[in-house]
Amino acid sequence: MYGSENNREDSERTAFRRAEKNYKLYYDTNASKNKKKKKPKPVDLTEVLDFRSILECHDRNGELPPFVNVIHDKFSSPVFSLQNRPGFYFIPGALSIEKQCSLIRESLIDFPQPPNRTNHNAIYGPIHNLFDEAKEGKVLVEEYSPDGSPKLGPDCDYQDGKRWKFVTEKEELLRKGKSVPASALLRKLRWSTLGLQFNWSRRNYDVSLPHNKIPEALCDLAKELAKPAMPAGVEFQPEGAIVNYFGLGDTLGGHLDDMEADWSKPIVSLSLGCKAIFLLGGKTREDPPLAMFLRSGDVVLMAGEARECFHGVPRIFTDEKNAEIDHLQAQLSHEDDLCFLKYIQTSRININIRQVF
Ligand SMILES: O=C(O)CCC(=O)C(=O)O
Ligand SMILES: [Fe+2]
Repeated sequence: MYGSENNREDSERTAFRRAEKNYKLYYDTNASKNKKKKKPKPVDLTEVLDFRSILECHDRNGELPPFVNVIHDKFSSPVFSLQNRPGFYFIPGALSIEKQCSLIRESLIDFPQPPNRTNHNAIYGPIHNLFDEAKEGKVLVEEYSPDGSPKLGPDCDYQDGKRWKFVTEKEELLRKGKSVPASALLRKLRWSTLGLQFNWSRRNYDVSLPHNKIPEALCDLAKELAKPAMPAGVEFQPEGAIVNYFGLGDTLGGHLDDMEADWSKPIVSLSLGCKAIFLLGGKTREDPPLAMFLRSGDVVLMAGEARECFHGVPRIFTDEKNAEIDHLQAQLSHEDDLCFLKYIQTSRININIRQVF
């Protein structure tokens, strides 16, 4: 989606592409012919930078790796930076467990609601209440407008005489035509956009699209978290955000986020759910990237020169040992939260917040 696969032959030769392939999920095809038992190929994680261990080391006054600096000013918890990547900041465990849970709930219930757009818009138009409809086992079906009229007015969602709507499984059995279970759509939810809406095909912000402001609590959180990367006295102005949803095997190819006007302003990036590997490269794909773990609650800031660095997510871990979401399991164990727990046990959510102008 970021054009990472555009020039396949070329990209296979770059250091960034090689690192992506190194960490990507592959299955051991030899191990078993039985698909249900397919096993992920083992991957060597010894080179992956672990800011949680660095934080623990810092807390006991240990010696940090020589290329890692810690900055304390302007912020309550330790903020780490990297010597050779000015403008990159890592704040391990910056989000409380309660905050992580409320952001997970919002990312599933509120953030994908129209007028916010999602990857499903292009095919199905705006979809309301996807998470609840999936919970209730509903099915999205295509229906034709009664009189075949192409569009019945601004409040009506018929397009070319058709629209999609949710029905129960029983109702679906009585119908002909295309249908898709809400649960399948939830699993295939890959992104939603908040605030100013990003147009993926034109790769710009389409200010003419209807949009709501970024929710106030998320705005305040981003302003606070952005402080280590902002000049004194200047406040970060969140105007747009992309929410990425990752399931097992999903990746985000190496890319630059270059559609915002002022690169001195940070992108504030929040990680929720299963642990991932993040690759931070250099200004070209030839520069070998640094791999690091991103856990639920970690926050990354990319400002200034770091905004010119290729980055991506080649891997998420959904197995119990590597996902590292025990704290979420405990916090989301109430009956009302089990649906969120079930989703996040095999998923990762990333919210990245931007000042556009
Ligand atoms: O998922 C992440 O941690 C990174 C997301 C990202 O780079 C983006 O959406 O531009
Ligand atoms: Fe990005």
